[in-house]
This record gives sequence, C-alpha cells and structure tokens, in this order.
Amino acid sequence: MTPILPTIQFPADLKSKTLEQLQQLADEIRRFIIDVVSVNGGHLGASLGVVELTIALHYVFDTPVDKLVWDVGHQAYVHKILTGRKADFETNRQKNGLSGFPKISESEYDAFGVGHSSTSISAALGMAIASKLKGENDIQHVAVIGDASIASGMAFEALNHAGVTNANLIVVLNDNAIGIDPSVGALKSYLMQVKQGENPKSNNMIKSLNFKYVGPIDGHDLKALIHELQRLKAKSGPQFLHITTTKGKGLKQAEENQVLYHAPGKFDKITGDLLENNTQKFTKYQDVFGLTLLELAQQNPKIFAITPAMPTGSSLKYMMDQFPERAIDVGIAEQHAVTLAAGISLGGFTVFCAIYSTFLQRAYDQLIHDVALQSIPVIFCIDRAGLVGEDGATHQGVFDIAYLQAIPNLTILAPKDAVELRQTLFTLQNNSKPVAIRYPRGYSSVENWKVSFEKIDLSKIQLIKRGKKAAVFSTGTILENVLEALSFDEDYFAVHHFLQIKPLNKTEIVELISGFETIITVEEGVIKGGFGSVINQIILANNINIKVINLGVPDVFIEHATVNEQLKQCGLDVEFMQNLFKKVQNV
Ligand SMILES: Cc1ncc(C[n+]2csc(CCOP(=O)(O)OP(=O)(O)O)c2C)c(N)n1
Ligand SMILES: CC(=O)[C@@H](O)[C@H](O)COP(=O)(O)O
Ligand SMILES: [Mg+2]
Repeated sequence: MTPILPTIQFPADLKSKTLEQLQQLADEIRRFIIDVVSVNGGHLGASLGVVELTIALHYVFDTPVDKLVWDVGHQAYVHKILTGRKADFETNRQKNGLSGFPKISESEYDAFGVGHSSTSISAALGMAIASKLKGENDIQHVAVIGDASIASGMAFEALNHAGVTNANLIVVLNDNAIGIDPSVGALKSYLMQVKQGENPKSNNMIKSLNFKYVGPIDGHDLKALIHELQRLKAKSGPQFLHITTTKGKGLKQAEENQVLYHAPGKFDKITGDLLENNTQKFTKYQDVFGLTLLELAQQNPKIFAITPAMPTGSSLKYMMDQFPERAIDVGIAEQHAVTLAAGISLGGFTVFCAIYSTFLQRAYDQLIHDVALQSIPVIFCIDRAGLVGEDGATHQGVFDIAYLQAIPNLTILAPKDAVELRQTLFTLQNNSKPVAIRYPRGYSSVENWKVSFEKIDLSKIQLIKRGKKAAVFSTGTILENVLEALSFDEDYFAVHHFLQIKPLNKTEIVELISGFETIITVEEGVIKGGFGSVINQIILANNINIKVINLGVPDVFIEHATVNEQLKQCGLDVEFMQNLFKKVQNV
C-alpha cells in the first residue's frame, strides 16, 4: 500500500481522498504518534482516541475559516500533524519546538490557546457570536470537549448560555468515559444511560438546553462521523454531537491501562512497555504528600481529603483506595473543591485540599470569599508549584506565592525538602487557620523521607549556613540549588530558609538583615508580588540601606522546555547563581 501520510501537509490535502484512504491515514497517524511519543514523552491516550474524529473534522470543515477549538488540547496531536506541523512534531514539548497544546501564535489552525480544561464551549461560542455580528453566517464553530471536561462549571455555564443564542456552534462531546482518572459524578451515570439507550430522547438533558442533539455514534467510524458532521455543518444554531471513543485506541496497553497511558513517559513503541526512568531520584513529592496523608488518615479519623480530578497526579489515590468515604475526587471542579472543603471543615473535619498550583488559579474567589475571609482552616496542598517543564506556559505553578500573598488570614508554607513536607503535614493537623503548602513537580533528593512524625515550628526562619557579609533568603525546594551554588563559599554568605512565607515576622527580619551588606532573595515563583517583594517592602519600610537582589521567575510566560532549561531561563540554576554569588563576593 502506498503511504498516505506523506501526501498530507494541510487539511486541503484530505479533501480528495477516498474513505478507504482516510481510514488508512488514521492507522498511519496512530503509528506516527506512537513512534514520536514513545521517544519524546507527552500525552498519548487522548490523541490516539480522536484520530478518526480529527480527520473527519478537517475533511468536512474549512479550517481555519471554520473555527475548531479543542478543550484542554492534550488530544490535539492529530490536529497538529494535519495542519502543517507534521515535520516539526518530533520537537513536540521541547524547547523552541511545538507546544504540547494548541496555541494561537503557533498556527492559524489553532483557533484558541488551551491547556486548562472546559474553556472550549465558551471560546467557540464567543467566536460564533462575533461571526454572527459580522454577518458571517456560513462560518461554523466547533468545540471538541471530553466527558470529564464537560462536567466542569465553565462548560455548563457555556451550554446554558449557548442554548439561548442562535450562534453557529457545534459541540462535539468526545465521550471515552474517562478523564485522566475514571470520570466521576452524576453526569457520568447520565451519559452511561444515554449510551445504553436507557434515556428517552424526550428526557435528553442537552436537548432540554435547546441544542439539536445527535448521538451517541461510534467515534472510530469515519464514514458515520463524516456523514453526521456534513449534516451539522449545513445547519445553523447550537448543535451537539455525542460520540463514543476509546482512549488509547490502537495501542493495546494504552487501551487496557488508560490512566497510565494518559501521559506514559517513554515506552517501547512496539510492545508499549514503559521504559525505566534512569534519572529518577528517590520519591516524587506527590507521593511524599499522598503516602504521608494516608498515614495521618490511618491515625486520625477526622482527616478528609479532596482532589479535583487529579487522584493519580496528586497521589491522593492512596488515601482514596483505603478511605473512600474520607477521600474524594470531585472531577474537574476546582471552584467546587475549594468551597466544598470549607463546608466539610465547618462540619468538624480537618480538610486537606490537594490542587495543582496552576489549577488553583480557577478557584481564586473561592479561596478568598469562602475560605480566607471566614478563616476556615482548610489545608491547601499545592502540588506542581514552581516550574513544571514540558507542559509549559499553561501549566506553570509560578503564580501562587504572588496570588496567595495578597489574601489576609492565609498562611503560606514552602518546605525545603520531602522530610519537611512530611512534618509540615503532620504539624498542620490541628491547625486553626487556612494554610497553603506548596511543593514542586518531580522527585525529592532525600532518600529516607519516611521519618518518625515530629511537630515542627513552622514560622521559624531556619539558619542553614552561617556567613558574614551577604545573606540569601530562600524559600522552598530551590534551596537545594542555592546550597550547591554556594559550595565554593566558606563564610561570606549566610543562608536562611523560610518555610513560612506568610505571615513574616518583620522585627525578626529587620534584625536578621542588620549587619549584612547584601540580601539575595530566591524563590521558584514570579518575582513580581512574590516572597522577594515582601522582603523588599520590609527593607523599604524600615529605611534599611542595603543592596538587594531578587531571584525568581521573570515577568514573562515561561514556555515548554525541561525544568532545567526553564530554571536556566529564569536564572535559578546552579551555574547562574554561582556566578552571581561570586560576583557579589567579588571573586
Ligand atoms: C482546569 C483543569 N483542571 C484539571 C486539568 C487536568 N486535566 C487535563 S486532561 C484532564 C482529563 C480530561 O478528560 P476528558 O475531558 O474526558 O478528556 P480525555 O483525556 O478523556 O480525552 C484533566 C483532569 C486541566 N487541564 N484543567
Ligand atoms: C493536560 C493536563 O493538564 C494534564 O495531563 C497535565 O499535563 C498533568 O500534569 P502532570 O504530568 O504534572 O501530572
Ligand atoms: Mg474523557
């Protein structure tokens, strides 16, 4: 058989192909994605599940004039391959390479930038409303959204709005019955019923929101997909196509173990077997959190824990397996998770709410209005805080210190290592105020982190290294880089670790600073409004005449690359810091 993929650069190249050729193309694209992702890593299962859908969409619609908006965008590899980026696909998620998500600046075919979920219907509806206003009545606007993402508040808000418009919006629900972890909630059972034909058409929830509903149809049946999409294209107003697909389709292991193969890392492209990660250092921070919380929950029946859709990613799964009544996944619902935590806390439980730093951005009002304002002692376990690597700008956990800093009543903690994270979790069990603990993506370099529990003084500023002339004020795990960078120094630089970023004891800090010529603050978060900014304010308010250097993430979005490359870009790597320290010391 002559390969089809080499003949395809852009969607226009699809139009002349026969159904059989398009089916062959689907197989070739699957092979191509498996070949590249097995070597580079990245999101696998979601893209393998939408190969036929993506071909059908680009075959039927006239992109980029018709707008195609992917939800989350982790399933858009096929879309990238079909829209002029096949040759660059090997650079996916690498520095200066393709982004792992659709991005307006990368291609005119990427109608909307994504990474966080449940935005697609709002964005596509907005585009559809704009098209109507401009009299562009022939343009279609398609949002492709998964079954886990459509259960989120934003998606519901958009459906509710779309139903009272005459906008040319087509929502394609890609229902594979799983998110990263198994989908949860009542909507999941509803979709199940619809698929099993148990739900009478008159009782269709989507229809009752004024959408024309079609489905469910087999999302791997190219012929059926093309037929339905052609029909929908010719109609106007809000329409809804429900398709069913298999996440990981085409790679046996990915189909059978969908959670693991959501983003499996490197694997054998033939067998699908995962390859060992040789660079791995001891235990992931998420496991230090998840396994410690499990131990605490075994001892303390008052502990309750919540994750919005990341049981595996946050390692809350350990507690969920043993205590399903006290550890729950609420789905992609960060806002709900935060307010729910407040409610359960008021009911007398010690609530740990595990959220990635980047996703907590969604729940800022809930943090302020529902938790901090009422000083409800929820414990936020902020995972993936700092630079996250290949997911890039949409997923960086670099804003939390700055956005939490502004909230009264809230304590912010950033442990220096795995042991301190463990002891912090233990210490906080009887806490009476809201608190946020931030810890990074990736591995701890401490091997024996499972030490006996001990209460620690959270607010104590820790003297890590003595020095006479300059002081480094560091917070969080970036301390490791600071100490490595200072390996040359005997007693010029003092190093202090701030486990507690907020509140700070101003008098203690003023005393600490006195006697030094230079202060260098270091944090793995944005400089503007971060830890360093607060130290600067104290220095200014107290009229202290001292040289100050703030290290942190600069005022730009940090794109995809390895964490080490990103640290370098931000001047937080060992080499940069060492050169800086030497310059300060004048050696
Ligand atoms: C606001 C937000 N919360 C959490 C995530 C993490 N996340 C990425 S993909 C995903 C699951 C999406 O499931 P679904 O919509 O069903 O798509 P599928 O992966 O099954 O194709 C989650 C929870 C996110 N990207 N955005
Ligand atoms: C697309 C998405 O939002 C998630 O799949 C995310 O990439 C997970 O990140 P971690 O790999 O840090 O769990
Ligand atoms: Mg899904």
